[in-house]
Amino acid sequence: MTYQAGWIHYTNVAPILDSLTLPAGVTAITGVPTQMNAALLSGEVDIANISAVEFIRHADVLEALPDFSVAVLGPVYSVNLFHTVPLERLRRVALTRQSAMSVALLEVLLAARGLSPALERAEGEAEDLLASGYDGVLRIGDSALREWYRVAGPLTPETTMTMLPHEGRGITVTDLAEEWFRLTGHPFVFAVWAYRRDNPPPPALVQAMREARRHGIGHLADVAARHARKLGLPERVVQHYLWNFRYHLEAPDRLGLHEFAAQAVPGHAPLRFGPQPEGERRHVLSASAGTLKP
Ligand SMILES: C=C(O[C@@H]1C=C(C(=O)O)C=C[C@H]1O)C(=O)O
Repeated sequence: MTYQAGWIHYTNVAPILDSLTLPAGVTAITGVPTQMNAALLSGEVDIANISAVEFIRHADVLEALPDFSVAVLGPVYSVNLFHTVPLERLRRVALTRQSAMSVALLEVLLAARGLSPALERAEGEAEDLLASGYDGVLRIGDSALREWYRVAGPLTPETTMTMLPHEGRGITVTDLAEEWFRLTGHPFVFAVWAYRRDNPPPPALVQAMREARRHGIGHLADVAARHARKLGLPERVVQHYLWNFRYHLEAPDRLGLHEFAAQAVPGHAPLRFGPQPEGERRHVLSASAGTLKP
């Protein structure tokens, strides 16, 4: 019997997945978040980096690796609401079919402001949808990062990513993770690596993932350069984008995850994590030292 992994392969997981060598007996497929969420719950795959909200909703059957996350403290750059009117005046928002997490987060953020625009599923480029009757468009992943840069860029030698504006081309970009940070002061966890509790991953797979992550974070400038070419974005943009992620589900990330769980899925079952590995944390903070280009 092979153990089947299902990877959401956006650029933000490249520091973990790009150099991952699957051990014998493990195979992997890839897909967008909503596909992988469903594949894990149906049993088509055995482990996946799923939307954290699906992990929370199905906490009665799922468990997550204790030290893997796709999280940020502050802006994420790739989970964006593009809008042409102030948030308070939003009437119709187009959601992406790819994402469960960003939709749940948007609902929490709108509720916190007492807002309730119509939310509809619609695919396409943000700018095209904004020109066709929507006043807000929610996008995630690589296309959202590219569309963000089209609105907020270009980056010049004098500016850094955090200095770029939140508007351009008549469009405002609200970064949902940044809004979450303003609201709670916590990191936001987008994804965790989850499996059904009665079917944990083979230790060799988890070990290989930890080694791949150590290698990826240790060679972040190379990972960024490769993906910058693929995305058609400047290297500095992709390097900052990747450097900004928190991949180790540390204590602050768990606080953020629990806060989000309480707000988005009241009454959820307790969240469960596998045992924390011995010795792993020593490598976390030093991993990217000296590897970034200024
Ligand atoms: C930050 C992101 O995280 C992803 C967003 C997800 C979602 O919206 O459901 C799921 C997995 C994450 O890796 C992104 O892709 O932009």
